[in-house]
Amino acid sequence: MSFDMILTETRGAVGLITLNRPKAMNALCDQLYTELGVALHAFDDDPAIGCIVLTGSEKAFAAGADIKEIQAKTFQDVYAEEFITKKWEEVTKLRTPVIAAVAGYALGGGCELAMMCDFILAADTAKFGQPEITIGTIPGAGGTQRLTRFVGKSKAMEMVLTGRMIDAVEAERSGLVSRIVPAAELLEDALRTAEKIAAFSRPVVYMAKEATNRAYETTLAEGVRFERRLFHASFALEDQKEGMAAFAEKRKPNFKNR
Ligand SMILES: CC(C)=CC(=O)SCCNC(=O)CCNC(=O)[C@H](O)C(C)(C)COP(=O)(O)OP(=O)(O)OC[C@H]1O[C@@H](n2cnc3c(N)ncnc32)[C@H](O)[C@@H]1OP(=O)(O)O
Repeated sequence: MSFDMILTETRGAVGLITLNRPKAMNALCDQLYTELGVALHAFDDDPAIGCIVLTGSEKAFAAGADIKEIQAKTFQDVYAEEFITKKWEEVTKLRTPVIAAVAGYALGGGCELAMMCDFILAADTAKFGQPEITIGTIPGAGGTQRLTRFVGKSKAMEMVLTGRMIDAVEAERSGLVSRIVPAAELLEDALRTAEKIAAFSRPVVYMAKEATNRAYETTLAEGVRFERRLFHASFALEDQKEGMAAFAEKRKPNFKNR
């Protein structure tokens, strides 16, 4: 498969997608999003792939929606084509975990894309923000909702109302990112983390992801019940028997993904 605005490669059991529109700070134009959706689903459908890393450049993970592409759109255009939701949320539909490895700017739709991934590893150069208010609009790819769930109402509200960017330290402190790593080590760290996940039992990883995501979508009681059912289901897997036997026998497990 060949793409113009993204690069894809496999590293063992990890699928790596690099946003590659350097002259426009990886602004998320329609073509880029279309290509990204195809690449994400191709990796998700590939049984050899156990985790995906999504990254950008040193300067920008992504500086948001392509302002020049969308500036002339009318209300009728964006309403009729259900602009944003239709293509932008593909990353949330995958079973395979997706790690966002963010260096430089993750602004507007770029911040929203990172938040749609399963977790965010940030370089010490990362900057996150929802600056849509400064260009006369509001976040449209989930920013007001996901950012609020990550960092709480007060900080999210301040960021959305002022467009203020936060650096990696503030992002980690407020729970937006899982860890900060030196920029030069970001990709290797993300790939190592992805390889670790990809080495676990695939169906158990899917269950863990599905159960954790449920925390965002339901009540505590419902979420706990859902988790319990998946936990029970894991006991039907050969990999659960193998994992626990390996622990008892003091050896490494040999997961078969079944
Ligand atoms: C999803 C929804 C609903 C909305 C959105 O995402 S709206 C977009 C939100 N994002 C922004 O408002 C950020 C816009 N970009 C910037 O503020 C700055 O570019 C910067 C802070 C990221 C970087 O500033 P810097 O001075 O280092 O670089 P520039 O000269 O400004 O940019 C280089 C080059 O990239 C083009 N660029 C940057 N961002 C975008 C964008 N979002 N859309 C389209 N093009 C973008 C910028 O115009 C410039 O191109 P030229 O050299 O051709 O002018």
